[in-house]
Amino acid sequence: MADLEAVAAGPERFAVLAAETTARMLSRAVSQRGRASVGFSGGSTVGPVFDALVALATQPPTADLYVDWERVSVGQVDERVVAPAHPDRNAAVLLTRLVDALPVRPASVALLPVEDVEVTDAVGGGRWRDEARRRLVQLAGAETRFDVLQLGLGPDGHTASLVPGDPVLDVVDRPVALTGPYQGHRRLTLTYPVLNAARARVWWVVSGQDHTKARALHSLVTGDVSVPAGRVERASTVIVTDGDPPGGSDRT
Ligand SMILES: O=C(O)[C@H](O)[C@@H](O)[C@H](O)[C@H](O)COP(=O)(O)O
Repeated sequence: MADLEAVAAGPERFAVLAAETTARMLSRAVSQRGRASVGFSGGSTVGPVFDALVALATQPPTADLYVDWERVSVGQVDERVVAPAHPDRNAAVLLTRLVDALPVRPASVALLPVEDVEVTDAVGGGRWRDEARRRLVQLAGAETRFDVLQLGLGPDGHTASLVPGDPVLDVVDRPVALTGPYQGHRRLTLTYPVLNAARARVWWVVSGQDHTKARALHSLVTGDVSVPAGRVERASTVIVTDGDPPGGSDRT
């Protein structure tokens, strides 16, 4: 099994290391294909890394870290089914702390269409389903194959909104699925086929002083398929953490 790489930085350097790791992936994709597509997760970890990506873009670029953001398409890994102004909406942080601060073209941004979800919709979809596919194709082509997907990790081992026990874990015939309620909201999430088809994946994992994610991180690193994160493709995958290297190589 191709193994994933783990890099670790102390809490003070985590955001910069995560940003550099991601920028390197995007820079490589643009160099190779002339364009790049990236999907970002939500949660509390991403904001500081978005800030570090913006800071990186304002510094004199070293070749391997330079990202031509005008050639980058930006999408979401998952989104809560809430109103646009709701504080739990992932898109708000993505737009204000990354997209609006970089020369990303507006036509190159496609959010998950949570506004099209009806209360009665099932996992399989409603009118949001076709719109979600259309937006993914716009971002990542007919194969909905992203160049880079940024993933987070929950203490229960979830990633994206692929949460333990939810039927979305078994959806393999479409790129987006609708979860049941989780922490108060239903969510639209990319499914395993899209996560695993991406040309590269980068995990941003902050476990904090209390190591709340240590167990989930161990499951991820060891490929423990009993947790959702353990089922994600490991090749072309880098885990960036704020703590001790989770049983892997480390470079800080
Ligand atoms: O919408 C979401 O909730 C995220 O996509 C989710 O997968 C997140 O990345 C992890 O739960 C980590 O969240 P934190 O960064 O807040 O720890």
